[in-house]
Amino acid sequence: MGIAKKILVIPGDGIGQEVTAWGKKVLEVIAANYKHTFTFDEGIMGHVAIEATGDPLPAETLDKARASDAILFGAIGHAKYDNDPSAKVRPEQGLLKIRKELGLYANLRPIKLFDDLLQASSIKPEILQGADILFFRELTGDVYFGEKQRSEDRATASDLMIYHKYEVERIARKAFEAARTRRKKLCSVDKANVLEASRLWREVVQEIAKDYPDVETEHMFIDNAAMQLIKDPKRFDVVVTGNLFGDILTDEASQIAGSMGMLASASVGDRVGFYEPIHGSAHDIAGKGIANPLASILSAALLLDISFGLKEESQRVIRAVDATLKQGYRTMDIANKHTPNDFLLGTDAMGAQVLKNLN
Ligand SMILES: NC(=O)c1ccc[n+]([C@@H]2O[C@H](COP(=O)([O-])OP(=O)(O)OC[C@H]3O[C@@H](n4cnc5c(N)ncnc54)[C@H](O)[C@@H]3O)[C@@H](O)[C@H]2O)c1
Ligand SMILES: CC(C)[C@H](C(=O)O)[C@@H](O)C(=O)O
Ligand SMILES: [Mg+2]
Repeated sequence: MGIAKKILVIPGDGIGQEVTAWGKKVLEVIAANYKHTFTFDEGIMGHVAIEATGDPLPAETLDKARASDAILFGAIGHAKYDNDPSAKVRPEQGLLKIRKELGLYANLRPIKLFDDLLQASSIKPEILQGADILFFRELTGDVYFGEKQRSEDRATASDLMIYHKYEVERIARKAFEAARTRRKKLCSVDKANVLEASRLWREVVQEIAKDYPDVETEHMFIDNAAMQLIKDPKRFDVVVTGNLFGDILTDEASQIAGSMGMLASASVGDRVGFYEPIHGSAHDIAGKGIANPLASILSAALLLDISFGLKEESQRVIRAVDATLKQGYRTMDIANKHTPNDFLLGTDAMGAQVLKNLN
């Protein structure tokens, strides 16, 4: 018996529009093949929403999100705002608000290299082989949501880095639980040698660790973690960290998986799950039809697994991506000088190839 679910698709801006179409198509094919009924609705967010309504997260989109069983999101952002720090209304506010409103406090960012992409990374293959990391990035606290101030003369600005005990506790528990199902190692990353918010973070993680004696826990400063990640990625299993450090470390970690275009994520918390590539709207390649759709397709795989409990279907999607890479197909971000021209594909051809491998 198939299941019936409502999925909200929010393509957003730039390459978000281009790649999310393929995440959605994959969900449609899975529904057809496994006799599930997925009903899709669409919402606007980011620059496109500002243009249409003046609001980066219109109430209608938030209502639709609340009424759905899962959300597939693309990316937001526009060069216009990046180059205008004084803009009061910005696409990113939409994304931050939906994360907060939906209580999406845990952002899971799995870093796993597909075998055939060993040569795609700028890191040496022998360092990469076997790396498999699961990041838990706290998503609704930290300096992102602390009070922001700007002095009247505009010459001084501050963003408050703030964490409450309960916020650290709930993300830490999720990370420890995940570590139990993996290699039983957890690394908590902070800056407790300098920051009070990090000292609270470390205290709480130390406390929670007592409930997980079977998990080997270590604490690492963010600067060291940034270095160790590239020096020896295999030493990490589960990493738990705050919002800002997690944002930065996972972009860095995308190189372990070959490209930003390969990294999917799942944001979970109080209720509905939200699935998105970790990348942004990529102004430099938007509109050219060359963005890698695999991060969106792999986000769809996470959605099937985490929100719908459809493990076989999720694995089917991952196998189709693996098969596509094994056949030698590459988008430009994961290609190298040995990739024959016929195998260098744009977004749509790459997405279509994955669909073929799903059937
Ligand atoms: N979750 C999000 O929606 C999100 C995440 C990051 C950045 N942004 C926004 O996106 C805009 C651009 O930011 P940025 O350039 O710093 O980061 P970005 O992630 O958009 O791009 C960084 C680099 O990675 C490449 N890249 C990203 N995704 C790719 C893909 N699927 N295929 C191939 N190459 C890919 C880009 O071409 C670029 O060179 C900004 O406005 C930023 O605020 C949004
Ligand atoms: C666009 C921005 C608000 C966002 C973040 O910093 O969380 C992005 O970089 C991400 O990683 O999803
Ligand atoms: Mg980011």
